[in-house]
Amino acid sequence: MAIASQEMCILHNKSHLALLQTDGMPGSKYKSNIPGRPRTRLERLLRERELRKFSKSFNDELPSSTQDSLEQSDSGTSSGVFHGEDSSEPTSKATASYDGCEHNDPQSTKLRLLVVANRLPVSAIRLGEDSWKLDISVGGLVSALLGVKEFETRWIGWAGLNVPDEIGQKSLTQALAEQRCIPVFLEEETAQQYYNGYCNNILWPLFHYLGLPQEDRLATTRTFQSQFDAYKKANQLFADVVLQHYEEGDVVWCHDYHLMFLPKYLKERNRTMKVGWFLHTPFPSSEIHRTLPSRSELLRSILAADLIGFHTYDYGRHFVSACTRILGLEGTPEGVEDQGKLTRVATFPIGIDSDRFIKALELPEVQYHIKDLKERFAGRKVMLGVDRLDMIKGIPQKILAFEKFLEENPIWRNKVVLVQIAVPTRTNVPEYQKLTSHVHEIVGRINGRFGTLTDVPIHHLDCSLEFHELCALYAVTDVALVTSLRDGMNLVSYEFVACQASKKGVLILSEFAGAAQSLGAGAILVNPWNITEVASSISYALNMPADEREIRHHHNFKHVTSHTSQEWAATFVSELNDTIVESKLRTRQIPQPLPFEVAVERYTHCNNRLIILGLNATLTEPAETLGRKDSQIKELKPKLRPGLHEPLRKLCDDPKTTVLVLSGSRRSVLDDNFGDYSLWLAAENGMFLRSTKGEWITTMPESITTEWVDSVKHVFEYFTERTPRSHFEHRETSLIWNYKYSDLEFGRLQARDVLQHLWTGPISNAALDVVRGSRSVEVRCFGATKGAAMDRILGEVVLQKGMKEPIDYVLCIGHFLPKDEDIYTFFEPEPPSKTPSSPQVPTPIRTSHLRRQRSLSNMEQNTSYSIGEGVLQSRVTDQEGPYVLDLPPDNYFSCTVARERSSSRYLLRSSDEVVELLRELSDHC
Ligand SMILES: O=P(O)(O)OC[C@H]1O[C@H](O[C@H]2O[C@H](CO)[C@@H](O)[C@H](O)[C@H]2O)[C@H](O)[C@@H](O)[C@@H]1O
Ligand SMILES: O=c1ccn([C@@H]2O[C@H](COP(=O)(O)OP(=O)(O)O)[C@@H](O)[C@H]2O)c(=O)[nH]1
Repeated sequence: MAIASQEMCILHNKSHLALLQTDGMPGSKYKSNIPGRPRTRLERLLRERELRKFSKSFNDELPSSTQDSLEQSDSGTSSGVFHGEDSSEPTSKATASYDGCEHNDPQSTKLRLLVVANRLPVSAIRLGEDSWKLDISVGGLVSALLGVKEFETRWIGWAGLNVPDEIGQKSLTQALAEQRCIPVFLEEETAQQYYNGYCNNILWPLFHYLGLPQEDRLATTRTFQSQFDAYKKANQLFADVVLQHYEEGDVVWCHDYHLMFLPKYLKERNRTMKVGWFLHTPFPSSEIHRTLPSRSELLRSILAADLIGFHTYDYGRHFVSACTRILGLEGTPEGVEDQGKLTRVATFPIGIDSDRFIKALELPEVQYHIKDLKERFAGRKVMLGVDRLDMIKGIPQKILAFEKFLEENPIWRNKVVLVQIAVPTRTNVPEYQKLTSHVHEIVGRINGRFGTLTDVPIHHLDCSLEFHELCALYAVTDVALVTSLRDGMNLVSYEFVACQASKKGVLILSEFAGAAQSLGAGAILVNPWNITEVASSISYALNMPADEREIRHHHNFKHVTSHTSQEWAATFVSELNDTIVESKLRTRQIPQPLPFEVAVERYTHCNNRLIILGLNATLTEPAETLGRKDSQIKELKPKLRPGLHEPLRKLCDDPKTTVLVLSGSRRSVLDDNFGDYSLWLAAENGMFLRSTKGEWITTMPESITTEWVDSVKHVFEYFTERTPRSHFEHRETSLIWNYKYSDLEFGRLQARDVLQHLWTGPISNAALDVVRGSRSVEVRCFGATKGAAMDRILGEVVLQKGMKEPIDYVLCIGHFLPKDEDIYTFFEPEPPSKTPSSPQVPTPIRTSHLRRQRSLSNMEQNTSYSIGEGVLQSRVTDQEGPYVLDLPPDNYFSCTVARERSSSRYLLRSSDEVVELLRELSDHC
């Protein structure tokens, strides 16, 4: 039996309109087919990117006076280190107070962004009691964030030196305020143990797969514990400063491994603060993270953030798997879920301000340096390495590979030079001191071996370069060599590409740098540990024909110029805002008791009411299991409350009321219990639907498959055998392992292992949802939730009943799993959209492609899910049909049964109360 569905209009509270679509994925009801309005998050992000591009090209056409401001900050003459139109304003416009807090420019409409990072973008050097010199700090994080122009940005960070006296602190605060920076002051010993100790001697090597230092290699006063304590203390001090400067509505963006406790400390003191955290380094495999003594505390603290960002998908995946394996939390495609609270985890690959580099090449001082370098290296190919002198950068490996290349290619010996800029960094950490000597030793040896009276093959500099010099060096380079053993991203590779528009040199790039995932198409990827491979790549790069260089450069140039730091920051902040709006919708609160009189009174005044009822623990009695054998437990059948029969029948027989029982149970269970009533049954979380007067039909989306069932069954069988009194149930669209009658402690332990098997085993890539109940683990097809099924169910009910009027009252009651609580939010008004191009449109929204459902009997005969004749049809989208819902907010009553936290509006304490409520309603039928 194929049922023809008409396209319908859903009038929702006459304002924000939930769109009913039939593709069955969570969140699909937020999609809209209003022209110009983005339908998905991805669509919206893409559109916002377009808008940014548009406004960028618009800005590019601005008069040059406005443009000039962009260049000023390169020479440190603008009012702040942050670029952009507002940084060109004179300092006096934003009144700087000595506490570093600039008061809001009343005309500024930009979002205030508090960037919190260990390092300020400027490093302070004390010249006198109250006078300071500020230099731009070196490092990828600083470079990237300096390119961010869209926000009213303040940077909070450690000044990088000890300032014990009040005069010093005041004057430095004042000097930094002019750069829109706010200092955090750390005492010498705290800084030493926090920055040199816990950050750079423990977390940094661990996150870069270099392992933990031996405890006995730390001095007695500097144990893991003392460094960890200092780390927490420093994070508290950062939190204090953030809170002093925070204004309602600010976005707080915490950066990097230095500040992993910050999200927790901030949220503890202000729950509504918008907090994002971004990691600039790799996040290692959970097997590495497991070795860290404070592994769990750190993970939990980061999870307090609303949004967590990583450079690459792999780092994000490692983080989620650390949370599932170490904390036993649930990893979802969206992030990490802990008792209904979702922390979003996503990938935001950083970029550079490519325009800044491209434009710099035109400047006379850069041209001057280019000319000078060309003369200096005339007749030789230039190879370049630019790195902080850090063990993760693989500098010794790079130099050894270069040595091997010279060894094997004598003809190149006087024709190539390797310029290695090794910027000193973390010089108080012993490992870094050792590395410096080691590198010097190898460079000396090779220069001694291959050098001549006038030339050496390696020009090694232990210092940083000024921006213009660096641009010039990038521009004259033939081959850039990035051999990081691990690197979060590596912006040097991006900067090199940006400066190579005319030369089109070759990039040799470590496959262990995050950048390999974005510049891999144009670069020669190498394993830096394989010296032979790197040496032959050098040879390949130096001999590469011009056309190949051109093609490779083109790929990378396109990427670098279209994925900028501005876009990176804007996407992160926009995503953070979205995450917060969405989480408000999803947040489970302690619901208030249902006001019976109001629910009943509203009911009596409405003409087309819908009552949705769950089954288990909503309409049933608790099962009596004492003394039963395991096999009998499996056979237990749900037993309806005795008092339910009469009120339910009255409600079902009322022509103004539609009753729907919506359950995860099989069809047969619903048939057995409700076959005699005149109502609607939705089995398996809404995948099957039936009016008791008709046959079952399926509302299952076409995309749903069941190949995974066998693998999951094996896992469940294995655990059922090993967990006394547990059992598993095989439904048509899901499998559930239940341990509610087992020993609770043991059941939970086993459940954690079940989850590990499911998340990491053979089905880990299947489109499935692993749903964790309080005493069960369920596996179902991705997106098969009650809320997601609701639009299809409503479509069928309205159509089959031939409803002439929209539904004006909804009562939805259930003891639903958190995953299924999307049924409650389904009927809530949609929040206002913030996309500028999508104004609020207070008009009815129509379902775009409401499908004709295939009858179950049909489907079973054909067994194929393909789109056959009479099975799927969609109507022309702009054709209007009848309204389905016209639901004033006060006529909507969503009630959880006996759950402490829920996204429902109200609470019914037990199924007794459900019966009582139904009785009261039925008295008004
Ligand atoms: O502040 P320092 O201790 O001197 O270190 C400098 C920065 O090093 C790290 O940079 C990382 O961030 C880059 C941008 O995302 C990325 O490209 C690179 O791969 C990373 O190593 C560190 O994460 C920063 O916090 C430091 O400021
Ligand atoms: O003499 C120098 C050498 C490097 N850099 C900058 O330092 C950053 C290095 O970032 P990357 O992501 O490559 O590595 P990180 O040092 O952050 O680990 C790049 O933006 C370089 O332009 C600099 O300003 N001066």
